[in-house]
Amino acid sequence: MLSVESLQVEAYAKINITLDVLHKRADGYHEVSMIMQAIDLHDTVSLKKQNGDITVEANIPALACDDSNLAYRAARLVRESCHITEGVHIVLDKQIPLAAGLAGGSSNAAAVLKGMNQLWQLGLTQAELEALGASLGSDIPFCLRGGTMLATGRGEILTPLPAMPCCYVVLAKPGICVSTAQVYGRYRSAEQIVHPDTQGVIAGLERQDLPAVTQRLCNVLESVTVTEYPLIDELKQSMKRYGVMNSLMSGSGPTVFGLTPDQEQANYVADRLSSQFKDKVDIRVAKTLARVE
Ligand SMILES: C[C@@](CO)(OP(=O)(O)O)[C@H](O)COP(=O)(O)OP(=O)(O)OC[C@H]1O[C@@H](n2ccc(N)nc2=O)[C@H](O)[C@@H]1O
Ligand SMILES: Nc1ncnc2c1ncn2[C@@H]1O[C@H](COP(=O)(O)OP(=O)(O)O)[C@@H](O)[C@H]1O
Repeated sequence: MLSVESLQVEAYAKINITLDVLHKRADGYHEVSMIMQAIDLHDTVSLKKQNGDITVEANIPALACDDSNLAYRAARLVRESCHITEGVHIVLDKQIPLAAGLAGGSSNAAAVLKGMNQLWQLGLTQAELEALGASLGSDIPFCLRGGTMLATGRGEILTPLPAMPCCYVVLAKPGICVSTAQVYGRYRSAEQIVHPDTQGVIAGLERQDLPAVTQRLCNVLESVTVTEYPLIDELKQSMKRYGVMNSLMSGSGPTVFGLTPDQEQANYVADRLSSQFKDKVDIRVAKTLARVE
């Protein structure tokens, strides 16, 4: 059999339909309960076997390609745990905005784990890939699965949910940087914080009732970021005014997304946001993505 020397993997972004923080754990992480959804916005990760070491290059100069890059770290982990002696050259064609709450880095790591498993025919099972992924980052197991999932624990325990009814996702990423660790660190449970109705969303997914799902978009981490960056709330309100069903901040932010079943409406909202916020905000339109088996 001819051995394959290189391949490409698409690395999809995610949004959080709900995000609840239950409590802080002894290991420093927070116990969460969140509904995660893959979207078709993606980076392309190319892998090529090479003699020597692991090397990474990317189309964005701002992204470090050394051993802080999650793609590099995923390759090193597979190499060490599977005793691979060859190296790999990784090219990241980044389309997912950086540090956005869209799991861009995590999806790259997931793509490297999957890709190296295929390239070297390692025979790692889905559960083994997810365990390797979880050791690098809480969102990586989800990125290895995609579709619509309930994520619990620190985000790595996944329960498949009925697929989200297909809809368009308007994404607005303000030019501000937030650190996931800082956002979790600043989160304080308080009586006035509205928590997601996770079971209500799941019931809506079971009935394929998009309004029941969108009415219940809720992310407790907004209580941290909106206070510091009022632009996040301005984006949410503008999206609703221009006609999305509802809007929310994804993950630890700062990206805001709005959902609509209508592609023309999504493009209209994106155009209006671009005129209103100009270069202060990076605007995209994507689509929800069902799980690929
Ligand atoms: C908030 C979420 C929601 O999907 O996404 P992003 O905003 O990063 O996309 C995730 O929970 C982010 O997951 P991920 O980005 O993989 O985080 P990790 O690398 O595991 O952790 C980064 C840091 O965030 C904090 N952290 C993360 C997850 C968690 N359940 N509790 C935490 O307290 C910890 O301080 C940790 O050191
Ligand atoms: N391959 C990668 N792509 C994007 N970001 C990366 C990558 N590797 C490491 N990072 C770092 O991970 C951090 C989180 O980025 P990212 O995963 O895109 O966002 P988030 O965790 O908010 O969804 C950023 O500070 C970024 O520099």
